[in-house]
Amino acid sequence: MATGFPLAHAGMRIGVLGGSFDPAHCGHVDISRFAKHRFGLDRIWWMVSPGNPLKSRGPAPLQDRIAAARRLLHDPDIVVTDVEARLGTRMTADTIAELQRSYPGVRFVWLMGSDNLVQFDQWDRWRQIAASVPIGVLSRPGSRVAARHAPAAQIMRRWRLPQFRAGELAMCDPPAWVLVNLPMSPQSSTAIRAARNKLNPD
Ligand SMILES: Nc1ncnc2c1ncn2[C@@H]1O[C@H](COP(=O)(O)OP(=O)(O)OP(=O)(O)O)[C@@H](O)[C@H]1O
Ligand SMILES: O=C(O)c1ccc[n+]([C@@H]2O[C@H](COP(=O)([O-])O)[C@@H](O)[C@H]2O)c1
Repeated sequence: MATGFPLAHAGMRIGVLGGSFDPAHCGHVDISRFAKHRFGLDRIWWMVSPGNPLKSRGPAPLQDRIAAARRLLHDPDIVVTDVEARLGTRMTADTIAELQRSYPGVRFVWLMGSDNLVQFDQWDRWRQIAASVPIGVLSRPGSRVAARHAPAAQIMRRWRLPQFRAGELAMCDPPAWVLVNLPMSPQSSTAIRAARNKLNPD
């Protein structure tokens, strides 16, 4: 594995939380810890994306977002990585395929907040993503109910695991997904950016 790629060996279960992390916040930490425990994962990778393909506004520079995320974290099981930029992929379907090719034998689980499940059917090749990796969805204020009724959730409903089987997710062959409830965190990067802009209008 080339320098700069996070280490992982065959058999490891790795939860990948892709995001803009603009900036990272305690909500990311909370859902990562919860996901690690609940889905029986060895590590969580915060995969800081060069940019969300569905968002028109570009985020802060990648290295600044990575540095801020590392400053926030004090947990050796959560790894901040720019692996998506290193792989040169932008769309999650390509990123997952490249990760699985680059790390044979590693069991990846895609993690996302319930807000992302609501619009998951708009992602590029979302059915391919669902067919290639188990998905753990973490409830988020304002989208938990909508997520349950989202188009992608409806289409994938027969592959949904009940919450009590969440611990099996990483070992399930995809498609497999679960929506788990957790003590919800209202934190969001949008709110943090808005507060900063108020303090520093220039
Ligand atoms: N408070 C939260 N509860 C549950 N999931 C969250 C929470 N904050 C972020 N996530 C999830 O973490 C992933 C990365 O989130 P992201 O970096 O976009 O932060 P964000 O707070 O959603 O940012 P923004 O407000 O700019 O959309 C996404 O899957 C998102 O749904
Ligand atoms: O591949 C897509 O079409 C796609 C569309 C929207 C979001 N994503 C990914 O979802 C993750 C969360 O995005 P964001 O902007 O909510 O932080 C991040 O890894 C994005 O690259 C991916």
